[in-house]
Amino acid sequence: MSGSLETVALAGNPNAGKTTIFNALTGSNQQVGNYAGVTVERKSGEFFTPHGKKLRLVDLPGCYSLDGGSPDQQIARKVLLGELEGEERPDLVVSVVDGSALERHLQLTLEVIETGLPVVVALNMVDVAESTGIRIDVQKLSEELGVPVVPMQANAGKGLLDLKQAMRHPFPVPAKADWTPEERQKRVLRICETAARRRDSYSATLTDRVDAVLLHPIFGWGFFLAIMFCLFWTIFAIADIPIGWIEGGTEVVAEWVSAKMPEGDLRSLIVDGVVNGIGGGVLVFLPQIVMLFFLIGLLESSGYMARAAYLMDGIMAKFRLSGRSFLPVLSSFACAIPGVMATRTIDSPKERLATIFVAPWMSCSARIPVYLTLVPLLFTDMTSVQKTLIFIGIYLTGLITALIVARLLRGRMGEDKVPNHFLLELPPYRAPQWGYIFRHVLGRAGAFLKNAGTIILAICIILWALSTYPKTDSEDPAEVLAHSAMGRISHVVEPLVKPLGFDGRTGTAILTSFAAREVFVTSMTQLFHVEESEDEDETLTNLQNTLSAATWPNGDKMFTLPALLALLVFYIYALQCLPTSAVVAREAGSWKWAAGQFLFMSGFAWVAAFIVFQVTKLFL
Ligand SMILES: Nc1nc2c(ncn2[C@@H]2O[C@H](COP(=O)(O)OP(=O)(O)OP(=O)(O)O)[C@@H](O)[C@H]2O)c(=O)[nH]1
Ligand SMILES: [Mg+2]
Repeated sequence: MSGSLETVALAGNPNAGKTTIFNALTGSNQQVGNYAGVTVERKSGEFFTPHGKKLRLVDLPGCYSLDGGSPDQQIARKVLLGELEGEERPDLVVSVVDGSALERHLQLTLEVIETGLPVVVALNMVDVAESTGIRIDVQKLSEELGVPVVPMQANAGKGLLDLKQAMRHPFPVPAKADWTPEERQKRVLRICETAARRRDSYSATLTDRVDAVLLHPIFGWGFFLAIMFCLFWTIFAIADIPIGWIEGGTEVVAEWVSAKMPEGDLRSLIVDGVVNGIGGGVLVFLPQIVMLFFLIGLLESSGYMARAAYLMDGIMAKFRLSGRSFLPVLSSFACAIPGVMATRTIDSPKERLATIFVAPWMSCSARIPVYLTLVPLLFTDMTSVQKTLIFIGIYLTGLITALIVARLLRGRMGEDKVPNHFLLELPPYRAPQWGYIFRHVLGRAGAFLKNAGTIILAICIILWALSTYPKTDSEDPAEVLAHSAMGRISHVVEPLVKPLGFDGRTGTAILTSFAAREVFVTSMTQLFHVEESEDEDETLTNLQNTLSAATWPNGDKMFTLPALLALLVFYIYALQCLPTSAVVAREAGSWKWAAGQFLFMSGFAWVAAFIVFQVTKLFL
């Protein structure tokens, strides 16, 4: 018991629907996804029984057996045996099983029953079982197992009330048993024979037929690449419309403030520092980020992500990683933090460390604003298709480097004692859980806005102050900036970034984005002193115009193709995210590891940008 509340734990194989039940009972919005290993931490919430009794519910990561190897799976065992610090042993366990895969799932149910805790079986996914021609005799199953069995379809909210009822009347606990895995297996087979029947005429399911194409060695890859292309293309093609609104809105607000306030520092702070910093530098990127999360949610929820991992398994193996590393790597494209957390599903500690080390090289959503600002400067008059291809190139650069470094790292780490058998289950295709996806995307957008309203706002104000003070009498914006603190910093930074093709101002913008990458655009806007235009040219295009017109003191063009490429490469490789380092330190269990990763990645970024600039300069 925790406090005075009785605790119920949800245990079961991965992808059985535990979190779906958890969300339905507690009204939470924990992550669900149609692949194994979504939940990697225990989460708790509260709910009421029909009689008004308050209970505490704990959602556990999925596991195949109570003596599983990877860190997320050990949590389940520890909680059920009462060995986890800070978590008392639950009073009741709900064993969640997938009714369409009883033979696999009941193994764990038997193990859970053997722990001697009262158990209720949630026989989930009865809809899937039905559609694949499996009939389950709930009464018989309950008799054989000696615990209550409740048929459910959690994603449709069916069976929740019955589950609550059953929790009130668990059967008396059977005598403690200790079976060998073989004995358990035999028993499961016998139970399935008596309690479950498959229609004789078993025909290939829709999932089987679709998989024949999507997992095909040639068509499968073709489809995968097509999906990736569509993903990025949509981000460019559709997001333009809402971006226009945000840019327009920012301008209206800026003009309104300018008209209402007398000229002076305060007006400059609000217009240049806050409105344009947040609106033009951060908010304009919201539509693209929302879109990306929505599309990824769709792929996860439908079951396609697990197929992508399956396809990638062979490639990952060449780099001494398994398909298990693919999902963490994939989540890192949204944000490295959940990606690093998701490595908990990897059994092998060495593979896990290698994956943690390279995960931040996936281009996360915080880099999108930087790319969106720089890519259009590369060539004039690009179509969305060309931009999409460049974007894919940027993402691939990060991914391929990560794989190579992981390979080298694994080579140095030596052999692993833990055999890492890749046990990726392919879930059936499912209709996306729209409600969940929308809530998830809203949550992401909310987090992004909160970030914009707090940390980034603070940085914008600091940046504004640094570029405004100390003041001079000069009217020339360039002189004002040179005299300001920012101008002086940029003077100091210049020698460090000159070999990469940047001047001190770009160097300072890079420096500020070590606080948060999104700040880059705002910093550049202030450092290159983009005038708020009178005509309808928006801030972003304006920044792009200014940058493409910027010159060195001797009149040479500043943002040449080599310099832009070097800048892009720097942002692909640099680890500019303190929260990621903190999570890495926690997950890898050492600050040294996190610090080493930071130094290595930033050093790598500098060297890579240096090489790109110096080499491309020779040819372009
Ligand atoms: N058809 C059907 N789908 C379901 C049912 N319950 C859950 N799902 C889907 O099954 C998938 C997995 O659900 P989750 O709740 O994330 O599973 P989990 O057991 O928490 O998985 P892990 O966290 O990986 O251990 C999701 O796509 C759900 O929408 C059900 O009764 N029927
Ligand atoms: Mg879960």
